[in-house]
Amino acid sequence: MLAVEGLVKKYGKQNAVNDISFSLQGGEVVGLLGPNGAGKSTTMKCIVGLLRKTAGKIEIGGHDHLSVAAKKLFSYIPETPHVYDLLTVWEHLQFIAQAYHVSDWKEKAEQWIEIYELSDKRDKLGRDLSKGMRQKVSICCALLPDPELLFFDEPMIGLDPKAIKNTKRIFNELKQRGKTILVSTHLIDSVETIADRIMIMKNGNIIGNDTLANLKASFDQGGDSSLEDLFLELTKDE
Ligand SMILES: Nc1ncnc2c1ncn2[C@@H]1O[C@H](COP(=O)(O)OP(=O)(O)OP(=O)(O)O)[C@@H](O)[C@H]1O
Repeated sequence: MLAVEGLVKKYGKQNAVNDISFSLQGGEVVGLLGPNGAGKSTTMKCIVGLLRKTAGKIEIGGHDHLSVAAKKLFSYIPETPHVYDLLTVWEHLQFIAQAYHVSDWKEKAEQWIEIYELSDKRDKLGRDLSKGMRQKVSICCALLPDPELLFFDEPMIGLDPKAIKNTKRIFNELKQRGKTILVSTHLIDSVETIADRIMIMKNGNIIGNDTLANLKASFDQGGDSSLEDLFLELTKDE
């Protein structure tokens, strides 16, 4: 579903992403972890085409990632939600529904805004929404087209506890329905139970990429450490 080969991204002379390669099979849920500045957001932004990659090849569903065919397959929830100032919550959903030709969009949109407790905010303009509400609108817009592949960059940031719980439940449902998900997060427990694989980045490199069980087996000194312990061990400075 996703193939990244030799991805390099430089900001000026600084290498933010350092020749990384990885892939996601259809139906896989992969947690992308890493300390601040590791290159997680840059990697996602290059994949979805928001940043121009310096080098490398990226394919989504066998198509070049910048093609329309690829863009039909995925949704992206950025770490900072961007909403349109002059569109209402409902108009955001209408816009996405029309862009992605979503059938029966009104029922689906109603369902998502109800889950994210935005029903009474449907006529509020984007510019008047709180940060958390913007994040919820961003998630609803990403879920509405029911894409095969979802990129979530820090989806829980700014969400209230109920929305975090709902989002975890939705991850599970998406996984059950065979969707492919790459989720970057600092909330390690939010991916520990659902991720088929964990990818850990540091200084622009992938320093771990395996099932949780295998990562534990190769780095654990025999104890029954958590993913958080493993993460701290792998990313500690020498
Ligand atoms: N627009 C930019 N211009 C210059 N350098 C940047 C820019 N955006 C990110 N960087 C640098 O690239 C590196 C990777 O940043 P990135 O935002 O991808 O990390 P991250 O893993 O997503 O971090 P966080 O967990 O803090 O969100 C960092 O060293 C950062 O300072």
